[in-house]
Amino acid sequence: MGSITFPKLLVVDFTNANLKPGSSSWSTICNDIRVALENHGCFIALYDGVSPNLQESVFLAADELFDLPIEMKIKNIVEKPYHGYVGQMPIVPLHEGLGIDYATELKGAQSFTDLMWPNGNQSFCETSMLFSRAVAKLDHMVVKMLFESYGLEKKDSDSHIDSTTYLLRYLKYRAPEMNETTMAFPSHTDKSFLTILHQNHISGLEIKARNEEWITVEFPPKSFVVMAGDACKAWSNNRVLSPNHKVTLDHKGKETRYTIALFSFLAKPVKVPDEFVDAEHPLQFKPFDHVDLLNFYITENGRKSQDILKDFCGI
Ligand SMILES: O=C(O)CCC(=O)C(=O)O
Ligand SMILES: [Fe+2]
Repeated sequence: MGSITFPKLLVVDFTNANLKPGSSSWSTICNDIRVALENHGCFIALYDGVSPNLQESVFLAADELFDLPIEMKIKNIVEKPYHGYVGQMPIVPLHEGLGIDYATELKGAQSFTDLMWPNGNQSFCETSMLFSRAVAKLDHMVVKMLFESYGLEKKDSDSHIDSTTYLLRYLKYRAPEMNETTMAFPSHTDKSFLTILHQNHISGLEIKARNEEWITVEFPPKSFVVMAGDACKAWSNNRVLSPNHKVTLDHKGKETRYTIALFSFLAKPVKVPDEFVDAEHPLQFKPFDHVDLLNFYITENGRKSQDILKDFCGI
């Protein structure tokens, strides 16, 4: 039927040429995606919108980027929290990351490239932008399906997509030494609306399901993990789960893990649609500006919070 349930996480096949709005496989997948996002907050997508060449290029681009001297990488300073350079942190010694804001737009990809390579690196700029655009198309499809599955109108998903901006993050995890922690990225929820992850051949992602069980995400080669962030949970009036997740590496592993992650953010207020509110489902969250959720997250109360949406915008 176009989608199969692997041991734990749903795998959705977006490569099916018959997957068109209105078809029976489309309606089945709309429903499957909603159930997966409500139960686990994520699913695995088989998607051929990123060509094998582009997949290869984006990991070569990652090599090139992380090989830059640290003095260059720390220039990736972005006003929005968690958008810029992260690394050299004693509590997460294996991890390093850089971010390109507005990555689907030429000016976003170009200004990041110019900052890292003052003498130019057109292939990096092009690869990052083309990869972001290709993955953003998958994001658009998931948004359309999720809205449709909840009975919302096409104009609502169109307006959501029109107001979405994308952050592309290149994430690196070096293999741990024998005496080092294997915790490569601590448990957290994403602050995005949706996150789409693409990894090289080294796994390590674990997701906490609603029943508190940690699920190791083994995704088929060349696939993508689609995950809901806190903004999606808020928008859905608490129907969708924004799962806790973390990255753990193996002492036996010797190779570097790369993840290329596309995070979506809303440029208009995040607001629960009226359709999600009734006597049985009272409104749980006030409307908010997406960037304010990020800004709250870096305050002392935000960091301490066990339930960030309740503390930030709960009713
Ligand atoms: O590397 C991964 O698989 C996950 C990265 C992640 O969770 C994040 O950057 O928010
Ligand atoms: Fe994350």
